[in-house]
Parts: sequence; structure tokens; C-alpha cells
Amino acid sequence: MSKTVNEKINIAKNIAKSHYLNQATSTALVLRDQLQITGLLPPAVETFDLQKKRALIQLRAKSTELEKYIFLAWLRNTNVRLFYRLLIEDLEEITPLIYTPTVGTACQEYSHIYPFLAPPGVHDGLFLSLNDLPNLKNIIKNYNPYPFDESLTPQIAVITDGSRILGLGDLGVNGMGIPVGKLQLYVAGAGIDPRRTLPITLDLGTNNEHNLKDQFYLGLRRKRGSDKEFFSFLDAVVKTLREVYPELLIQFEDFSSEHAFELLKKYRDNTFCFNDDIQGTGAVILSGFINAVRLTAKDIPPKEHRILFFGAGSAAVGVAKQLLEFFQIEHGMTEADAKKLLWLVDTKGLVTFDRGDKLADHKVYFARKDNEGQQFKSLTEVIDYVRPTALIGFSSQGGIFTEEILKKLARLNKNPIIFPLSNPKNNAECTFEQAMKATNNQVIFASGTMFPTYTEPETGRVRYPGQGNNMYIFPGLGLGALLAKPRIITDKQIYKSASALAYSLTDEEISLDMLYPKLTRIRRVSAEVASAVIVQIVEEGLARDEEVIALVKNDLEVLKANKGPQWEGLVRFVEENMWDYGREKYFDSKI
Ligand SMILES: NC(=O)C1=CN([C@@H]2O[C@H](COP(=O)(O)OP(=O)(O)OC[C@H]3O[C@@H](n4cnc5c(N)ncnc54)[C@H](OP(=O)(O)O)[C@@H]3O)[C@@H](O)[C@H]2O)C=CC1
Ligand SMILES: CC(=O)C(=O)O
Ligand SMILES: [Mg+2]
Repeated sequence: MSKTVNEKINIAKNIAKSHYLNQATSTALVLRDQLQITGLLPPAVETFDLQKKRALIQLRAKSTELEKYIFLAWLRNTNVRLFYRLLIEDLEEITPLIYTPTVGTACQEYSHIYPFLAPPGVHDGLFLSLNDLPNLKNIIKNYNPYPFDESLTPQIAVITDGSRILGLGDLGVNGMGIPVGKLQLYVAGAGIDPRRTLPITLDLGTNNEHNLKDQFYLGLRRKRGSDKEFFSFLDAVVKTLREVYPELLIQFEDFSSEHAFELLKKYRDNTFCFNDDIQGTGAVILSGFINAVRLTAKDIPPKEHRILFFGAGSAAVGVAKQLLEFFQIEHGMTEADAKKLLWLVDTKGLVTFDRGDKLADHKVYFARKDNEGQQFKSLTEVIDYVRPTALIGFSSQGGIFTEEILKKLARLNKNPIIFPLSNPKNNAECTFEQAMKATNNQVIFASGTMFPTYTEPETGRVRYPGQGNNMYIFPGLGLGALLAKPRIITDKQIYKSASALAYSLTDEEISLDMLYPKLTRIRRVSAEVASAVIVQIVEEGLARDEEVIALVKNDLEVLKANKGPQWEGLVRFVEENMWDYGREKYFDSKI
């Protein structure tokens, strides 16, 4: 039902201070009068372009990355659309400031920078502590930034308990920067409406002594409790979230590995959710690996790859599982044969059955049985034994891929695949430059946090590092799922997101030997990932959105008739459903 002019004015008055609709110095004079804010702003009426220009100048004038993070948080919390315009248009410059690496520093400092991130009445996200258990429902409802519009209920929540924030360990409630950062990438990368995102940090205490002793630490001052306490709190939170928002998609993020696997097992078949560190990372690295296999295909048949994971936590095991699928699905290998291509290393060395320690549940499946009683402790020993074609780092041990290790890989392979994937940047197992130099520029490289390009001194050729970060997957995966509305996220949907990403490279990107598309194309890439996920959801019979089902069927008809590019209708539909900073609801009505 259309609103009367008076109703519109009332809405506008209520929201005049809203950080979403705030146009600041762009507010037209007539609107200032109607909103009764004339005189409260300087007289000039500026364009959106000029506002952006000023914001960029101010941002670039900050001397540290943390100051830039604080500036951007303030901008997001006071002028949502200006912030997203900056982020979307200057993605390569801004992403490292709101996500890895800077978000790592911001999380470490969260309790110190906290009050200066948002003005009164605007909140970073929802904190749910153990003390809130009796009253969860009301507290969840407290987070309602847009009470004047019922259509703006949250669609997607990213939840952490702060227990393994990037490779920085247990940061407790300081981990809030991660759900906030991930959800900003949902908006920039896949056009999720920022008003419908819900960052959640659970407070079950922290084992971080530094935080517990810090007078400014903002979480509960207690250590983490038993697994029983953890899982019953999580049960209550998930159950209540589903009661309040039945269609909410939940992304579990940065939980300690044991809990991460257990949560996924508990909820994957009954809740609309996925785990980003296990499944999102699995998909993004599979995608980079598919392209690395293509680049090495003339020297190594795919089935002869030998993949060594340095680190055996949620990320490594998540990727190993996706690679296992890949060798079975694409190369017809049996599960047992595919498993033989994968080795894991943890703090005790190569993960084997007969090592003598009790293996964590998630390591058991990949534990080697063919070591004939031998154990291998150091990475050098393991490399000599395994002779890997690919070395994948998920250990959070910055610099541990030394020059000696990198050279060893180069001696074993014409083009060694080396992926130092730990975050943030200081935790990367090596840098791009180190990998290039040690391998005589032959490395096939991706890292979790972006490294600068490298210019080969001999030829002047510019080489592009890949960024193997789940940010290439979760935005498109989430968008596809939100549009098709399945009740659960399946492994097949995750797998399809990976192959869609791998095949989204343009001819130019392929000619530059890139493993991942340029970040600047993220929206198109997310649309392709989302479309692949949607097709899979429809094929599994899980879609509940009639329009989407009809579109997929129509595209199938077109495909059968060989009339057009794959899923073009669907990709267009997905793109049309993306939020954009320019598409704005109330002020378009020109009240
Ligand atoms: N690029 C991306 O998109 C992503 C990157 N990551 C990054 O991956 C890293 C790991 O995450 P996650 O798997 O969840 O974390 P975990 O802490 O669960 O795993 C770390 C693993 O590294 C092992 N490890 C630590 N130190 C050493 C060492 N000196 N020698 C050998 N092994 C060691 C640990 O061994 P043990 O089991 O014995 O303790 C553990 O298996 C983090 O830095 C995270 O930021 C995570 C998700 C996505
Ligand atoms: C990227 C990410 O999810 C992590 O490092 O945990
Ligand atoms: Mg993570």
C-alpha cells in the first residue's frame, strides 16, 4: 500500500538521524526544511561524488591502518551508503582495511577502540553472553536498527565466540570485528542489504590471560567453561534465533576447531547454516587448486599430485575434504585412492595412526596408515618423505616456510604449488616475494591475506599473487541460498560454489596465470557463484522460491535449445537482486 505524503514525512522525521538514510551535506534544502534540520548542517549542498572525494582524502590522511579502520567504522555507522560506495568502488584499497589484515589488529584492540566506532544508538552487532541465557529472546529482539520497517528483519547472521579469531587465537568478545567485517563483504561482494545483516559475538568467557588482565576488556571476566556449557548455550542461541527469525541463514565463524566441527555436525541437517572456516575455506581453496592443476597439467597429471597440509585444524581438514571430492568427482578416483594424495602435519609432526597420541576426531579420517611405523616430526623430514607437489599452510605460524623449505619444493617441482593461507598477514607461512625468489619465479601462489604484486627483476614481468580467502565464496554462496531458500546447505552446494569460482576466470585473468578473479569483479563472480548454488539447490529439490525455480527451468530450456550462454537469465536475476548504495528506498520517493 502506498504511503501518504504525511506518512512519508513522519517516517523521514523518525529516521532523519538514521545512519542508513543520512545524506549529510547532500540533503536538499527543501528536505532539510521538511525534516526540520535546516541550520543543523553547513549551508552548502554537496553531491554524493564530492562527499566521497572528501571521505577518501580524510581516509588516506590517517597515518595508521588502525586509524583508517576506526574512520571507516565511524563512516559506516553514520553514513551507510557513503561507506559502501567507498568500499564497492575502491574495493582493493578498502578491503584490507576492514578485513584481513587490519581487522586482526582491530580485534586485538577492540576493547580499546570500542566507544569510538559508532555514535550513540548505533551498534556494531549483538553481544550474547552466558548471563543472557534466561532472556535470550528479548535480547535478540533488542538488536533492531530499523524499527520503522518490518521488512528489514535480519536475513543473515555471522556468529563467532571469539575463540579462534583468524590466526590470533582466543580474543573473546574482541572478536566482534570478524562478524562485522564478514558481513560488510556480504554487502560489497554480493549485494546483501546491509540493514539485513546481523553480526553476533557470543561471550562464554576467554582463556586469553592478556584480555582477562586488561582493565578495558569488555567481555565476561572468566575462563571458558566445559563443552557441555558451550553446546547448551549454542543450542539455546540457535534455537532462539530460529524462533525470532525463522528464515535466517547462520554462518559459523572462527570457533575453535573441535567446536567448529561439532557444531557443523549438529546443525547441518536441521538448520539453515554453514561453517565458513571448514566449508567456505574448503571451497575457495579447491577453486584455486583446480586452476593450479590446470597450470601444472603439462608436467603433472592431476592424479599424481601430492598435497601436504601444514596445519590440521578446521581450515586444513575442510580443504582436504573438498580436494577429496574433487579427485573423486572430476578424476574418477576412489575415495581410498584420493585420500592417499593428502597428508596432514600438526604440532606433533605427520599425522599418522600409530603416532602414539590420541588424535582429535577431525584428524582421524586423514591420518596415514602407510608410514610403516616411521614417524616424521619436522617439516623438512616430512617434505623429504612425502615429496609434495603442493604445500598448503594453515598453521598460523608466520614465516615457517623458510627459504630452505621453499627451495626444497622448487627442487622437487618445476612449478611448486605453495599456498601460505594463514591470517592475518604476519601469520602467513611465507610472503609472495619470498616464494618467488626462492623458486626462481616458478611458484604457483595464493595466500589468505593479499600480498603486493611482484615484478620479476630479470624480465620486468608483473606477477599476481592469488588471494585464497573464503571471501570469494561466502558472499555468493549466501546470496544464492537466500534467493533459492533451501532449509539446509548441502555439501553439493558448497562444491558447486567452488567449481563456479574456478571457472569464473576471464580470458585475461587466465592469460595472467591468475588463480582467482580480480577482486574488482567480485559482484559478477558472486553472481556466478550464487547462480551455480541456486541451480544445485533446485536440482536437489530443496528450493522454495517459485520464481527462482521457474528461472532455472527456463534457463535449462534455453541451454537445451543451445540458444545462449549458460545460466545468463539466472545470473541477471541474481544481479538484479543485489543491493546497491544508489538504490535507496525512502528518498527516492522525493517527499
Ligand atoms: N585463507 C582463508 O580463507 C582462511 C584462513 N584461515 C587461517 O588458517 C589458520 C588455521 O585455522 P584453523 O585451522 O581454524 O586453526 P587451528 O588453530 O585449529 O589449526 C592450526 C593447526 O596448525 C597446527 N600448528 C600450529 N603450530 C604448528 C607448528 N609449529 N607446526 C606444525 N603444526 C602447527 C596445529 O596443530 P595442533 O592440531 O597439533 O594444535 C593445528 O592443527 C588461521 O591462521 C586462519 O586465519 C582459516 C580459515 C580461512
Ligand atoms: C579468512 C578466515 O575466515 C579466517 O582466517 O578465519
Ligand atoms: Mg574465519
